[in-house]
Parts: sequence; C-alpha cells; structure tokens
Amino acid sequence: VTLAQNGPVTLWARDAAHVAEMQSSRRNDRRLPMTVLPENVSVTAEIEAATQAPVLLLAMPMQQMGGFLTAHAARLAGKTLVACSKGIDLTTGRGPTELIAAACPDARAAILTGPSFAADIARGLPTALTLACAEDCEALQTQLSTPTLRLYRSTDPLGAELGGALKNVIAIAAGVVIGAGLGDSARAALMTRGFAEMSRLALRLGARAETLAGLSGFGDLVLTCTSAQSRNFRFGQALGAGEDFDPTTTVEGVATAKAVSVLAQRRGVEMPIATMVAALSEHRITVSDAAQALLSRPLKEE
Ligand SMILES: NC(=O)C1=CN([C@@H]2O[C@H](COP(=O)(O)OP(=O)(O)OC[C@H]3O[C@@H](n4cnc5c(N)ncnc54)[C@H](OP(=O)(O)O)[C@@H]3O)[C@@H](O)[C@H]2O)C=CC1
Ligand SMILES: O=C(CO)COP(=O)(O)O
Repeated sequence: VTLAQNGPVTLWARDAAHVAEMQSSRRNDRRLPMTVLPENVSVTAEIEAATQAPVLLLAMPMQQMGGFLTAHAARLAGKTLVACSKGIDLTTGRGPTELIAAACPDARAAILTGPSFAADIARGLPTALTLACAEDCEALQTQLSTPTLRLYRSTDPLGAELGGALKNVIAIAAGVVIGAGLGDSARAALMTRGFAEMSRLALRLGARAETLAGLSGFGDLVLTCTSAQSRNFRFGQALGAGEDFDPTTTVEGVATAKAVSVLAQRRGVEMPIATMVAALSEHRITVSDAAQALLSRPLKEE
C-alpha cells in the first residue's frame, strides 16, 4: 500500500479465491481489514505475472519461505529478493537471507526489517526500518522508501535478520510476564537481559553490535515487547494468564525459540530466556518454575 505511492505494484497471493475477492472488493479483509488497496496495486494469483519485476518483496511466515523459494527458484534467479519475514527456519537453522542465498544463489538477497506493524504502515503512520544487503543497496533504499516509510541501509543482513528473529522470542517472554501479573519492572529486566542474550548470540554468529543496537534489533525489541498490537506479545500474555490463543495466528517467536535453543547450544552461547520461552511454548515448564529458574541463576557481573 505504501509502495504504491512510488509506482505500480503487483500483489501476488497463493489462493485464487482470495485474489478474486481482493480484486472485486479492493481490500484484503482476511489479512489487513479496513485498508483500501490503491488503484495502481494489481492483485494476481499468477506467479508469472508477479515475477516480471526486478525487485520482489517476500512477505510470508518464516517457516513457509524455504518451500516457496525451492518451488519457484527458477523464476527468482537474477531478481532482487527482499525478505520481510522475521524468524529462523527450523529445518536448516537459517535466517531469511541465508535461505535465499541457499535456494537462489543467482538472486540478490536483502532484508527489510524493524519496528513496524503492517496496519501502521498501511495507514501512512511514520515508520523507520532497516534495509540490509551484503552489497551496496542505496538505489534499492530510494526505491523502497516513501514519504512515511523511512529506510536506513545496512551492509549487515545477518545482524538485521537475527535482531528481527530474536526480538520475537523476547516479546513472548515479555507477554508472559505481563499475562502472569509479574509487573512492569520484571518486563524491563527481561527486555534488557533479553537484549544481552540476543547480542551475545548474534555477535558469536558474526553480526555487528551496532546493527543489534539499531532499528532491526533494539528498536523492534522495544515495539514488540510493549505493544498489544504484537501477536508474539499477545501469545505470551495468553500463556502467562493460562488462556488459549488462536492457533491459526502467525506467532514467529515459537518456532524461532526452538531453533535458537538448538543454535545456542551448538555454539555454546548461554540464552536462558530463549530456552525458557521454548520450554514454556511446548508446555514443558510452568510459568512460576520458569520465573524461579531465571531468578535463581548464579549472580554475576552485568
Ligand atoms: N504483520 C506485521 O505487522 C508484520 C509482519 N512481519 C513479518 O512478515 C511475515 C509474515 O507475517 P504476516 O503477513 O503478518 O502473517 P499473516 O499470517 O498475517 O499472513 C501470512 C501471509 O503469507 C501467506 N502465505 C503463507 N504461507 C504461504 C506460502 N507457503 N506461500 C505463499 N504465501 C504464503 C498467507 O497467505 P494466505 O492468506 O493464503 O494464508 C498470508 O498472505 C512474518 O515473518 C512476520 O514476522 C514483519 C513486520 C510486521
Ligand atoms: O514484527 C512486528 C513488529 O515489528 C510484528 O510483530 P508480531 O509478529 O508480534 O505481530
């Protein structure tokens, strides 16, 4: 919706019935209710039509991306593929740009990530994001920025994608704290120690500290841990309150917590909060046992 201010946009979706509905109503009531699609957004179910452009934005749940890339690898060769997903693929332990590089080595991989709710961007509210690509991406930065969507460029896609993936895990923990009535002070402690463990893993994997401190890391951590608009936060809140949560809602932090626990263990990086979130999401531990386990860790220097 926001990119349509820069020129024509083609929106592809996999479900032909949903596409027909969007073409006639000019809205995506299933996914982004109340938003009218601008006239120069054409909606199609034909992947051929959607892959004519040189720049393609991939916006799907992380655990679906590997299958999509493999299925359409031939069509995606030579394109600039901008991942908008946040997470770590459970099967391979890879982030979005690493998945793209593995499935489509001839494509240019970039990631667009940072504090932003789709509904806010569509309403034209001011938003700032990180656009990261291993190569120079100044032209792409200009192409994808709009009067209300301000992109900062980075040459550290690994750091950007790890920040975006890991903040969802900490947001679940923040939601648990609030849902269980453990208080705002506990949430602030979890966010800070969460940021410490996000940075510890990311730096070990080769990311840059300044990327973690930027929009894609710290920025998105703050948004997701403090807003009830976040699905990861709300999922955690339900978990903390012992309530059910709609299983069809995309909650990226659940699979990512599992993937992170494996990755951290393999690399010998301590990630106590992510490990607790993985255990809580799988109901292997109670909220009070998780809180107790975190509080009783040996005292250390900050
Ligand atoms: N929503 C937000 O505010 C933000 C989301 N993101 C990230 O974007 C990613 C997607 O999230 P979001 O759009 O909110 O999730 P939703 O669950 O709302 O929508 C998922 C979309 O992906 C489509 N999809 C699912 N599986 C496939 C597949 N195998 N092939 C093609 N399309 C598929 C769905 O199609 P269908 O309708 O047919 O099911 C749907 O259009 C996540 O990684 C999320 O973290 C990042 C920033 C903000
Ligand atoms: O990534 C997001 C905000 O930057 C969206 O968060 P949720 O997926 O938790 O809704």
